Amino acid sequence: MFIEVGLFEAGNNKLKVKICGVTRPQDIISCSNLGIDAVGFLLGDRFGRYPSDKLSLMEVANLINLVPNDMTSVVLIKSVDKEEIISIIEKTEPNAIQLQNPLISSETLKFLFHTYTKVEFIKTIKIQETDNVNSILLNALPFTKMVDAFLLDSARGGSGKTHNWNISKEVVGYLHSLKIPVVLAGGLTTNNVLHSVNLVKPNMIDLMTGVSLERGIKNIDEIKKLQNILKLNEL
Ligand SMILES: O=C(O)c1ccccc1NCC(=O)[C@H](O)[C@H](O)COP(=O)(O)O
Repeated sequence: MFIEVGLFEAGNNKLKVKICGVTRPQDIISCSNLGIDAVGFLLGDRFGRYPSDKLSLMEVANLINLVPNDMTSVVLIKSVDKEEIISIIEKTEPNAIQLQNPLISSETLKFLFHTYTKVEFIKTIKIQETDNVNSILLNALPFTKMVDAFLLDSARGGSGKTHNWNISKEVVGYLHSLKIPVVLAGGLTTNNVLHSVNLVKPNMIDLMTGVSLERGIKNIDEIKKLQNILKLNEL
């Protein structure tokens, strides 16, 4: 049974926070206690060289069962295969799917978006050194009618590296004019979160390295600090 949480419901303008690369039940509970809006799970071997934060389908399904109703479960996938993605959705029943592979076709995404209406689809766009606002928008525009949000990340996901936030700022401005929410990711920490959010004005922020003790182990003190900073600044 899918539970509707709705990260990107219209009219809710409060900044949301997603913590990514969660692997442990206790970190899900701590995130929930700290009012985190979403937790992300990395599904499968294609997520780079660290075995400690990559999860099997069964592990993801078991962790999703522990996510409280008021928090959104997000499964990050690299697959672009329609049947494989359907199987992932059916077996793990996430609130949201984050599509990490730029090669996903608009036909596949359109089908998924219109079939799984209770699942939110977030399409990641990675901002490379050579990108500019136009190249990012050219990437995004074919998908605008089949996603719930775009996520703007640095060139290498989960690397702790930031990117040119001036590009993100412009892209967010344009996507907001189309009423499409945007998530900002890439190297966010308690040190730079205020500056990045005030500049880029995303709907949600996504942090991994900056709130981890090591891959797959979350730094709960740092997540607490993050939430305090956002609260103190009325974000
Ligand atoms: O997207 C990837 O390729 C990836 C590879 C290995 C680990 C994680 C990956 N993506 C996860 C994310 O989307 C991160 O949450 C996002 O890049 C932010 O990460 P960080 O810069 O470490 O805060």
